[in-house]
Amino acid sequence: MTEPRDILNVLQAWRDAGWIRSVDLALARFIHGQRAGVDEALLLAAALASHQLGRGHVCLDLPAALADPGSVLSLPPQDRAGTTAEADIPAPATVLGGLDLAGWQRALDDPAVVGDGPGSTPLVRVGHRLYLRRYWQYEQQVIDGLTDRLRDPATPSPAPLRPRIDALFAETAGAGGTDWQRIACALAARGRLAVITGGPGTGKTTTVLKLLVLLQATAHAQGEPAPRMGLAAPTGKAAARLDESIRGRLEALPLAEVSDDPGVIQAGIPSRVQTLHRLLGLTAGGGRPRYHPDRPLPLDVLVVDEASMVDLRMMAALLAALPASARLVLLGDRDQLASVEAGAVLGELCARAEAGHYNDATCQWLALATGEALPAEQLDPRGEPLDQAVVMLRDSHRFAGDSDVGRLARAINDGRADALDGVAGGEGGIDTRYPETPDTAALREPVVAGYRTYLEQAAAAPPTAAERDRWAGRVLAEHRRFQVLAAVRHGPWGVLGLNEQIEAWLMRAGLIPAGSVWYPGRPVMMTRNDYALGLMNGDVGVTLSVDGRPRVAFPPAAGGATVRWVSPLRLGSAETVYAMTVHKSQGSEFDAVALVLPPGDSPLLTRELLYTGVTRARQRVTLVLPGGRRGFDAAVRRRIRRATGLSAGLWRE
Ligand SMILES: Nc1ncnc2c1ncn2[C@@H]1O[C@H](COP(=O)(O)OP(=O)(O)OP(=O)(O)O)[C@@H](O)[C@H]1O
Repeated sequence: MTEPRDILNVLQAWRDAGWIRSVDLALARFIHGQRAGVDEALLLAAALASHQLGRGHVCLDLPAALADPGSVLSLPPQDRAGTTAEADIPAPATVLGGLDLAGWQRALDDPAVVGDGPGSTPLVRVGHRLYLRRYWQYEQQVIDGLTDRLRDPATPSPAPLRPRIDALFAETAGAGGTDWQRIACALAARGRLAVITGGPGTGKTTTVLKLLVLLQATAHAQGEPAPRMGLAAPTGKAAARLDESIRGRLEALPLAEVSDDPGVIQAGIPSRVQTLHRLLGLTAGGGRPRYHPDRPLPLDVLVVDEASMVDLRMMAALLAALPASARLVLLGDRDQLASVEAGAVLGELCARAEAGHYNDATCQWLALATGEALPAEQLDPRGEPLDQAVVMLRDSHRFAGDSDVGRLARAINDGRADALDGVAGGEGGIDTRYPETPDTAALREPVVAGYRTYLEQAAAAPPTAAERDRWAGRVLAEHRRFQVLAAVRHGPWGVLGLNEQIEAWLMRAGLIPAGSVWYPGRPVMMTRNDYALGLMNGDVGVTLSVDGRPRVAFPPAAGGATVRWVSPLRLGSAETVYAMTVHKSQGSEFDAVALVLPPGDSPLLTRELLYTGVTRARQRVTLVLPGGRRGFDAAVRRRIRRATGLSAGLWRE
């Protein structure tokens, strides 16, 4: 590499091959245009740093790029790598092979382009990490916002909490073992930041409802104003699910035992869950949100569910909009796939959750507030401030201990290569199939059986218009019982190929008509936010025939009760969704799923992807592993590592 022009040609070739994006090349060109004589290793680093954002990383990790050059580009799947067209493109290993870490860092030593902190350079380097300035700023905002919340002078007295915690958790008292829900509830009442992680059905919603009651009741008893509370989730689907999950649950709590005025307590707890977009007033065009540091959210407590889907930029906007005095409670499953956009905030906050690391002060406070003694292995006199705010719920109340879905999810999480052994017999909740081609009975049978009932219901229109909403509600509920999930989008085993294949099977089975696009039963998913229609990317509806015309029925919005009917003519961006990617399925659950992997191994197959796919099912999983278990076994061992500096900013160690 000698001339900047050469590297621009290489980047152009990579762009043409789809290995980097146009925007990545444009950044390198922009810097080249602004700065005469700029080092070409800097241009390469700039394009790669930009490219990492599209792949979920917040920055470019320079040593990681040198150690595995192919890992920083979007190379095609291995089976396409050797084609003639691509043989002419300079290989990443060749281009980066001429660099060593010290030399690359020297090339980045250009103060007009690369800063090391606040300033106006397009890039920022912190140690081995190279950022686009905007993302360095988001990361700093998140680190500062969280650190500030952990610096908490006024730990509340545990005494007023204790009797209320006892009343709220009376049902589970003496159940044996540590009651982590009780501990989570108390710790979240202690500081301005709490992070509660747990797998499906471990009681995150239960715990947080009790927390909200505890906070309202304690404030009321002490003659303080009722705390203003908000509930939010990153997507419309996740918000609607939490909405549904909390409905009716508050009434079941012993409100009269925690307050002499249960009506006031109940009135103080929000009954609606909002999307984060709506809560913050984010605009489609990316302008300044409605709420920001100069106009903070009117809230004292904010609970964010499905926080694993919150990306770095959203978290920065959220922390900026939340008043410093407000309590933030993040709920989620740290083992799920991280956000599609850059960042893995929840995962990093929960990196040490398993081992607790609770210090003496926390232990003593918890003993007074809950009567619980923490297990010895969870104690650490050197525990850090963030550790004291994180709790992991460990017992699933959804899956019985011996449920196959629960066992398989745990085995995947533990990275056990033998995860499928002993659960894949088909007797319990897990059925494994190894088809050679997609068009086989092994795949067709469970899929047609899974979709049959809702399609039959969709085809049978109701006798009267008055019945229409209830009928649509039934079809939508039935439709949500089963879903085909795919690991990838392209190819015969990806979402696009499977959707075609499944439509053909359903036609042959007489469940859907041939020759019509908007036929009754066609399930569609929004592929973009449509603010005018109030439909968000990922929302799923089912086409039904209303007075002879197709209408798509979407489930009620969060907080709403009625089915939303939309004419297909108004749906600009929606696609058929017999098969859905695992990524898109986050925040949803089904009784049963068929999880389809592509044949062989692929870097896209990761532990997080398998765990997320399997845990979408409440009862049954059909694993479709074309050609055998190799890809599955390799995926169990492959973890997603996202380059970020959040941990470095949050943990001392
Ligand atoms: N300590 C407990 N003892 C018995 N049942 C419980 C307990 N905690 C929660 N449950 C029940 O387990 C189920 C799942 O609880 P909950 O919805 O609170 O979990 P979650 O972690 O929020 O689940 P999700 O994965 O849906 O987000 C609910 O039916 C709830 O009533």
